[in-house]
Amino acid sequence: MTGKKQRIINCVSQLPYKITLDESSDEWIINPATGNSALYSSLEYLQDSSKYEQIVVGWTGEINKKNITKAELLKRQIENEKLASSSLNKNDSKQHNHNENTATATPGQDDDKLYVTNEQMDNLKSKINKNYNPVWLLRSRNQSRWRTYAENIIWPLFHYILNPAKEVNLDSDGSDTNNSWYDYVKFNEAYAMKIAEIYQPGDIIWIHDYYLLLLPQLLRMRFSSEIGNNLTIGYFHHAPWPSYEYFRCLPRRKEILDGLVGADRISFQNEQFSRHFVSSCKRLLDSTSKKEKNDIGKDQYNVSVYGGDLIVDSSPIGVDTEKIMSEAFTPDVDSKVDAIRQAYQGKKIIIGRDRFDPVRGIIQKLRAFETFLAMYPEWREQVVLIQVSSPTLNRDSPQNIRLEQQVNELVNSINSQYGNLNFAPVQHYYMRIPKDVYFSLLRAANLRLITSVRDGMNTTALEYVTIKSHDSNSNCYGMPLILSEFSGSSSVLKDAIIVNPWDSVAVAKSINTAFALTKEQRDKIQEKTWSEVTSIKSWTDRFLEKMIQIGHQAESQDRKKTPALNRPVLLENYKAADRRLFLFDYDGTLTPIVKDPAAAIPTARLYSIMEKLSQDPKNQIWIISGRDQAFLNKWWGSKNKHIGLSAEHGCFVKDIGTPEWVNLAKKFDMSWQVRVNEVMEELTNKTPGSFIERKEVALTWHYRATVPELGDYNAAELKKQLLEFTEDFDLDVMEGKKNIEVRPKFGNKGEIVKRLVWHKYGTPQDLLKPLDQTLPIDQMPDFILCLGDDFTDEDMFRQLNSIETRWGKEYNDKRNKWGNYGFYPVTVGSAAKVTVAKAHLTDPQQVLDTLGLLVGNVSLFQSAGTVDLDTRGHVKDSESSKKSQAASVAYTLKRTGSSTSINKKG
Ligand SMILES: O=P(O)(O)OC[C@H]1O[C@H](O[C@H]2O[C@H](CO)[C@@H](O)[C@H](O)[C@H]2O)[C@H](O)[C@@H](O)[C@@H]1O
Ligand SMILES: [Mg+2]
Repeated sequence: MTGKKQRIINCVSQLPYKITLDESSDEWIINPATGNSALYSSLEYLQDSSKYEQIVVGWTGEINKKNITKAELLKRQIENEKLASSSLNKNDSKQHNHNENTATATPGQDDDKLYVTNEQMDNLKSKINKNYNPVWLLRSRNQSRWRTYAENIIWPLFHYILNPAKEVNLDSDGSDTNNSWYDYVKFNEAYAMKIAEIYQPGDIIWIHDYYLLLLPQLLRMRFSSEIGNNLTIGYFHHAPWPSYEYFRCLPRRKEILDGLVGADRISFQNEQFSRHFVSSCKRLLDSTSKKEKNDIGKDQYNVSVYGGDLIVDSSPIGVDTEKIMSEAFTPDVDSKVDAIRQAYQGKKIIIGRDRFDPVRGIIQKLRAFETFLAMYPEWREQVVLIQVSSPTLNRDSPQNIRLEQQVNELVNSINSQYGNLNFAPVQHYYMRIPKDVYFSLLRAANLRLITSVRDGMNTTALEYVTIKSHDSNSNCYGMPLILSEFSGSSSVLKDAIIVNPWDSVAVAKSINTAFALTKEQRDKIQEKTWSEVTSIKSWTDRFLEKMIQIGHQAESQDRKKTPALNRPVLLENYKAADRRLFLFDYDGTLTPIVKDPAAAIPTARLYSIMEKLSQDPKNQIWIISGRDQAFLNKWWGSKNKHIGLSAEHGCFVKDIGTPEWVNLAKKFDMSWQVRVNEVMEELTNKTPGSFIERKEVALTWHYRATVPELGDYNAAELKKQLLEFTEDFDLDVMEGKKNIEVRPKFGNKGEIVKRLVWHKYGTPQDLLKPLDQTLPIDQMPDFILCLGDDFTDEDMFRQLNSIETRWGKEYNDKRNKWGNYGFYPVTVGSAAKVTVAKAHLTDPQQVLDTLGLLVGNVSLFQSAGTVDLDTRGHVKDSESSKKSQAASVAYTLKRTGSSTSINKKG
């Protein structure tokens, strides 16, 4: 490749470091993080790439502290306390946002609290790879809180565990879960902020794994619509994606899908996971999908989320085969292999190495081994199982403590039954081991046994096959692998010995079979499995090549994605405005689409929100619908006098505060109705389940309840027949949502909107009077939220866009602080819907959440939106942000003894 390198913004849940702050020297100690080796080697590979320029964004992880004496700590605390309290207005400290209540940054309150100055932040940045951008989340005493939702709610469920891995104490209102969800949203928002700082047009954003499920959509919200539309976002899911029956148990299932479908491509470890994901989208988001085979013969779905476009596929991750080979075959590892062989001379060695958690199937492995020794007495004292279990961060969770007890019991039982004073057939090591020891175990193994009951890939299987591909003086080549069918790697290593870990007899038999394989048989299997291992380089290249292709396709097709409505900005603008106009479509916007039009009635929640909105004297509310007067009167006119109504797509209007309807179609000849009715009746007779809705002016033929293919076919037929004569009557034949509607051309929803905007705000309407387009801008609305789902609502959006353009010329100096006039034309539906609206909300549920946000019924984080964070990870301008900044200043002063080094950042 010549010229400029393609920039990749690679987002990982944590930078590949373990970071410690040595408080006595103020120095950072940086060590490589453990785990995630495949992902981290992909980062390493990209770092040296000649084709790509990689920018990594990741959380610092929990920052450890080291080496400060108690006396020094106390001294610092006292001094810092004095400085911090003098830097703050004490009265402010009472105004705590409840979401920030754990975020106090006043030094001295807690030994565990971490203080990081701006200089230290800069210092860290200079010590790590220059392209690595830390996401700072310093606002908590408990740094692990950022993991809670991902690790205790999402992770277990994605591994088919319905009980949370860590028991949480729920208040009666579920506030613990709410708090951890809030943290999860904030975690994702912190990334969106950081990316917004570094993004350049043309960048590809690559997001990894379940900590960042909301990030794709948050990014589209964070950027202006022009940039937001053109972002190219890929997401790779490293964990399993469960079947819909499990996924649906997640309380925030819909928010999570909404977050994720902001990506252009979502990729999984295997086809099964991608199928599960597509099925969840179908059931929860009402998406449709088209399956095809991609260029490597794998299933690829073109998913239409509310009619949108998104690619869902699978691209199983690989391992850094070259690095593994170079690290596993060194003289040092050679001698370790010899030592292991020596220790178990004459015995077959089975190696197990897993994270110590319930899904890795350690219990199943021990049971199978026990069964093996019981079934095949000839192997007793001839085989050793060396099981290394690495502790997880959840080591002290009740589940893991229980697991530890069970494992210990099983190990003791096997060793007492089949061992003797000189030999224990199970050697269990509950510890982390260094890489060279791990490699020496893999090399020494006669068999590798992986019995996980659920995992995304299990790259250790790939590492084993890699190591066994090399012949060496330690007879390492081609020793077999027994692999659980529930491990993600079983869909890649199809030629390994695949077992059901729950069937201990079958696993026992497989162990026996594996030991009985001849060298020729083993070599053959090895040749095949080795050919199935992907290197991390080709995995990375393949993923990115496809993303580049997606980016180009988007450009060439001029495919625009409508960004999600930026609700925090909407809220701010709403609060700042004095003359607010709300223009709501009804069906599909305020209520979900249902089979029977008569059943689409307002919910109590909708009434209560509309009541609150309409009681605010700064608000004018209008429902502009295709429904007739009778329907709108029954459900709105008779319930809330403060709402203006427009029926039949602008044919009738009822002003706010009056029961009278004005008929704008009065002068129109209605003789066409007879003919249209005849044609519609004829098609109704041919289409069981269809019916005609007869309104005062318009006629609507509904076919939602018909056999879909017949309904679609006859709808096309009806349209064809109608178009043969409706032109003569100046009629529009419109395709709605499973309906065909005929109405006069003269008016539309856009005409009503025009009238409502060019009108002295808050005064009664005289609908028969011509428009006064000389009105000064400060007599017209300064905030307009217009929501609609249908094609007919595009007239409203178009009208608002054209008024905005006109005002841009005439009132350029009257823009608000966001540089516009407070117009929000918002379509209800997918991001990819063809629309002239500036933003989208996915469905009526989101509409209600958004309106709820304006009237204070829903808090921002429940609704999920972007908020601004400072560089330290606090909500910008919040109490905790100020405190943290003050604490940082205090700490800097204390350290330097001068005010000159205070960095103004943050
Ligand atoms: O402008 P709107 O307020 O969105 O009204 C448009 C049409 O909505 C109704 O039909 C649609 O919604 C029904 C209820 O969910 C559904 O059963 C039907 O299939 C949809 O087409 C209404 O019946 C029409 O009169 C409106 O013109
Ligand atoms: Mg509608």
